[in-house]
Amino acid sequence: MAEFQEVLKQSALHPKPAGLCLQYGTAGFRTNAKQLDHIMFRMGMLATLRSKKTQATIGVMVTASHNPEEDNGVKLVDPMGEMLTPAWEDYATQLANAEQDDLARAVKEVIQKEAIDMSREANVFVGKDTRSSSPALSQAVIDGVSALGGHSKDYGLVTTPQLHYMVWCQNTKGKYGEATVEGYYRKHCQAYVQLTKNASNRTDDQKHLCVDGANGIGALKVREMEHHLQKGLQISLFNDGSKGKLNHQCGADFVKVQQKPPADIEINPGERCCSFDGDADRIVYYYTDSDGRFHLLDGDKIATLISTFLKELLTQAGLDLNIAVVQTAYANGSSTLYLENTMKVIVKCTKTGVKHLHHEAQKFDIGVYFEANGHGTVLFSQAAVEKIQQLAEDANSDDTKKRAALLLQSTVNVINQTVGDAISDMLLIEAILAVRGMTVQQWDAMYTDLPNRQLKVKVSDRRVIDTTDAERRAVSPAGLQDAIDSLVKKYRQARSFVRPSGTEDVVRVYAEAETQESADALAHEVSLAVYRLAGGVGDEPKPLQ
Ligand SMILES: CC(=O)N[C@H]1[C@@H](OP(=O)(O)O)O[C@H](CO)[C@@H](O)[C@@H]1O
Ligand SMILES: [Mg+2]
Repeated sequence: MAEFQEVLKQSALHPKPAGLCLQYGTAGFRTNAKQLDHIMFRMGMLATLRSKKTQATIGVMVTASHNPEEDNGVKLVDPMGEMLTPAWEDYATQLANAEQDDLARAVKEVIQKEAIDMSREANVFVGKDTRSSSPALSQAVIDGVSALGGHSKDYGLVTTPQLHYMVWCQNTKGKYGEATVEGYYRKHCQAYVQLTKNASNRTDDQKHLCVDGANGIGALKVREMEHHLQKGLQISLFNDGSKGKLNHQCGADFVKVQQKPPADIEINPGERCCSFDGDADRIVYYYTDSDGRFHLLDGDKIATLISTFLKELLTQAGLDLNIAVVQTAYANGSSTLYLENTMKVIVKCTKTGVKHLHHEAQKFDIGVYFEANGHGTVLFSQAAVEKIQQLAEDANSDDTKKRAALLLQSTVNVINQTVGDAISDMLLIEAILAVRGMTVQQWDAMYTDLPNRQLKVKVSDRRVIDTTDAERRAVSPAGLQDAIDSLVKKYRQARSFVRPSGTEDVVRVYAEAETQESADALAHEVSLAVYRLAGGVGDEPKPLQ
């Protein structure tokens, strides 16, 4: 076949280092940028195959999110703007690891297994983050697309959620918006202006928000978007990439894991701040109080704020729609209790990784999903959107119902439903605080987080750890779960679990307990158990200072 001549010719320009083996992880491939050229080329080919198979546009995003600047990675976006279906992750791994002379066979195998008609057209949207390695790597993706005769459209510098949005808009023929960056700003900002228009007595102070752009793409895009907000939000942008290094001592992951504000940012006590991660698909909020104490409002607090707001509007609108919050094992125990017992909201727990949360959230009329690290969004079913629209247009509904329906309608429009989106989440959160006349302190006071600690342990092969029950219990290696259980018993309100990371070569340890000292001690003791029972390498974990 002629196209395989082209594959062989082109792929020789993007050779795979012999013996290198990489896995499609929690969110695609991710490693040092120097090892990724062939992966990008091959993912360009895979996206082309996926496009031919689904007869829809597919997205390829070049980014390594919150990881260091030296790293890079690639995420594939499926037709409705969601993550690549897990069924194709295996093909991704197979293509990525095929040795150079076996590549044409590996491609043919996917074509045969999926019965792909190669005469079909293929369209691939490509985007990249601000890493210095991204231009060359995204060119490799584009080369991979053309090697199999596909068409690519290069969106250049965009956030990951913007690329997801473009794919969704394209495949739904503009029903939800225009597949352009300007269209994205217009839709989300108009919805924000709609939501906040009756909260117009807000002072400039109340409208003020400090944004840490992680020295990445999110900073550029906030700048680009700002004028669409019609002064409805006053943003002070920090870590805008003009001097600092991407994700270094800043960004959502740093703030969440270190439980402190980014370095080099001056925050006044009480001031509302948020941090994006390196590809702007995560957001966390925080402030410091007058005693200098740091308060983090993470994905769990965000999910609580949003679901409470939506529940209240549904009640006012008299709409009978079910609403659920989807979390992972990393959700703070206090948030789960508050949502279930006080808010009476359905709460579900899934494995780590947005694809799992997204899938679960789709089962409800309204599914609010957030990872504790701030990655999340809200999904509205088609039926929910229609009911909201009917009510908003119903001439006979009373003022309260109508107001609630209109607010719900704007909420649907402000949210990027394809995937977690720092920018659109920020607009929704800011709008909710404005509509409710709520301060960040009042939001924080909804419930008090249990002190917690996350640690990493290096082991020789993290696959020896196998988990069950949405990753909350370890089934192997033998004795590890028993060890964790007896350590947890020593502390009050304690919980701990371990799981192999899907993005880094480490085992993650999580612990929470009544006090920070207990959470720290428990996390350390569990780390030691992992080190001893799961083949730890290097020095034994040391107690936290
Ligand atoms: C504890 C934690 O934050 N884990 C993150 C991290 O996955 P790991 O499999 O834990 O490495 O990266 C994922 C992709 O960004 C994200 O979905 C997930 O929540
Ligand atoms: Mg990210």
